[in-house]
Amino acid sequence: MITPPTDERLVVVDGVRKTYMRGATEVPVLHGVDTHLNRGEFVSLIGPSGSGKSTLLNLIAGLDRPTQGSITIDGQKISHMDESPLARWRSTNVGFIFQFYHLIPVLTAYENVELPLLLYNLSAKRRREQVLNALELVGLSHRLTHRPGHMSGGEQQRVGIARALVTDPVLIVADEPTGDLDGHTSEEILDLLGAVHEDMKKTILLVTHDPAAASRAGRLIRLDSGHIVAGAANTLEEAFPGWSGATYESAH
Ligand SMILES: Nc1ncnc2c1ncn2[C@@H]1O[C@H](COP(=O)(O)OP(=O)(O)OP(=O)(O)O)[C@@H](O)[C@H]1O
Repeated sequence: MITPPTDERLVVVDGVRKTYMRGATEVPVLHGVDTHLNRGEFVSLIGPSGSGKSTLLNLIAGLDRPTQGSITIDGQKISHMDESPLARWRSTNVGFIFQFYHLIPVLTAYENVELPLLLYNLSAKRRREQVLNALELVGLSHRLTHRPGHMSGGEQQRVGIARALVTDPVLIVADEPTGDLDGHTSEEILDLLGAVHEDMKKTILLVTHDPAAASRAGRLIRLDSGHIVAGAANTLEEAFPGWSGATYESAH
């Protein structure tokens, strides 16, 4: 596929194949994926269990490299970077939100959010401003000294979102961010992600099984057995038959 060099495209995935090795056995997972994310887009990556969603998310976030093909983010071909420049690139360009939060239990909310900034050469004052700002954005200014074990799941995920935002990354990736939360708390977290997209103009890639979460995105990318599902079948109604939630308007 020839990808037009348009600045509108923040993420370009071109002919990506991913094969894992299980012992001596090859496990092909992605079979030539071509896709993109526009700047400022909120995209949901959906598909059956085992279809390769987390694999693709991890490749786009620079946590792993494709077996074949290329991934370009904001003009940088990350698929061909060596491990240590890739780690540096990741820490400045991508904010991660995980299903089980991945907070450090012995650190306070403030310290968890501060962690990614310790890699930067910032003054203590500037660092403090950024941490307080991120925690305020997620509505947790009153929980600065709480440790994860003393916070609810929803509060912990808010800390996770503040940590993802604190470095002001170009791309936010979220892998099942509401998978461990009850319905009401999920809605609150999805509202917060929506605000991160609308108000902060962040580009978000959200992996989810949940149609209510997927419906918050402007566009769906649907995977099936390591292939992108094309065109008309790429809708909430097709992906989640019988789902009767909010009306989904495709932004293709
Ligand atoms: N590190 C690995 N080594 C070997 N196989 C792997 C590895 N990571 C993932 N796989 C396999 O790749 C396939 C796709 O996994 P992946 O986690 O990307 O799917 P998914 O669509 O995110 O699934 P789910 O919705 O269940 O999380 C699965 O068959 C999985 O077992």
